[in-house]
Amino acid sequence: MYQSNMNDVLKANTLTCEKKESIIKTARQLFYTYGYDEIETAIFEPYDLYSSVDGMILQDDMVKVIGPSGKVLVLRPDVTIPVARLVTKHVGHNEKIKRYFYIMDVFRQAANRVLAHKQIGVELFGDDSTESDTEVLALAYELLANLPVTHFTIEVGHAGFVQQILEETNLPYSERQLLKQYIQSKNKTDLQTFLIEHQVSQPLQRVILQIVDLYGPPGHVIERARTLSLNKEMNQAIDHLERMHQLLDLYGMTENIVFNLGLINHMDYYSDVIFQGFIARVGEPVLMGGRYDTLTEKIGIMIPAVGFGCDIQLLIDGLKKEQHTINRQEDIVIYYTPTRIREAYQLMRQLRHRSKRVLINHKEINVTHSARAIYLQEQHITVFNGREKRVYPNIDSFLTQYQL
Ligand SMILES: N[C@@H](Cc1c[nH]c[nH+]1)C(=O)O
Repeated sequence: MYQSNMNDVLKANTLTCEKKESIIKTARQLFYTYGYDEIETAIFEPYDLYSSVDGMILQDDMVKVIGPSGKVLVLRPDVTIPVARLVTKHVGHNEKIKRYFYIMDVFRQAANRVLAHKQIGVELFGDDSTESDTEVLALAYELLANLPVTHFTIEVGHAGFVQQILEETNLPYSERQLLKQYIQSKNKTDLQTFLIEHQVSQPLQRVILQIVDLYGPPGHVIERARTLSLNKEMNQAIDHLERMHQLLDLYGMTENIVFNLGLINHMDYYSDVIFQGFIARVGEPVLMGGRYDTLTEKIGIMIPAVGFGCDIQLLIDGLKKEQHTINRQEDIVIYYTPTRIREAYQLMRQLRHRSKRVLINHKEINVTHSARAIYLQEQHITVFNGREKRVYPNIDSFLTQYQL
């Protein structure tokens, strides 16, 4: 019993690794076709990078360590910030667009546990156009579409739209953060109590309560949002989203898109469009992203930037059950009588060079244990494939005649 449980644990572990690899392979291939290059940053980073800028990552969430010179370091708590820092340090204002992707671990701590999440993501620097926003959103869309998940949705919102409303309330920063949480959770009762308690004006209360319902098919949401818009900036945000939707149509990617103007990302650095990706069977966003033009200014020089990050473990959790058998080859097991040991090793090397999974069995000759086996006997070789059995005079004839 214990033995079989152990086996299940080991099998599940291997399977997770295979799924991770397969997701990474899909992502790499996709990012390549969009013209993105891979980038990597250090695991240990100066604590100051994160503590010096307001509203980035909560100090308590970061995993801190003391470096050799006594300096406080953190384990990379986010990827966007260090990638943006690297890029802003090495490019000028007027350089051409830079496109990067990454596969990196992110470390956070919560409830006295250190959590490491592998993230795949992209960042596009040096272009503030709607076309760039749409390119990154399309990439996120195609990534989810290329994975074996039953269903996915991408919710698109606008940080600037929500920000404008928050500013209209004139509440202090900490209260605005709270208000954001209420909008995000879409709990109208709590939201209303909060607005009344904080003496937000009646007309503004009405707008905020309706924002929560600005969710659904893009055309419909845009139409309703226009009736709620309070100023020029909010109108521009709506125009921007409308144009993105038109461009997404050119990509052929509108089907799984939902607009959600009450959408709020957990990172505070977004300035314009934001989005979150959801897949069936996973109760939280697997992907988050958006435009963060003001962040680059805080940590280097002002370069417009947009990107997204995707949590690989969450993706794995949502992969279809039938995906459990990832295209894995059956092992080929080579058996040999002692006099043919040299040829057995030679054959093993030849097959591995042809990318076959090959094991060599030195212990016992029991071909019935393997679905695919090659037995090097004194006078000939016998090849077993399931129920099929064929005999060849030598290795060369086998290699030329047999379709492996
Ligand atoms: N770094 C963000 C995702 C992101 C990448 N680029 C822009 N946003 C996160 O962890 O949620």
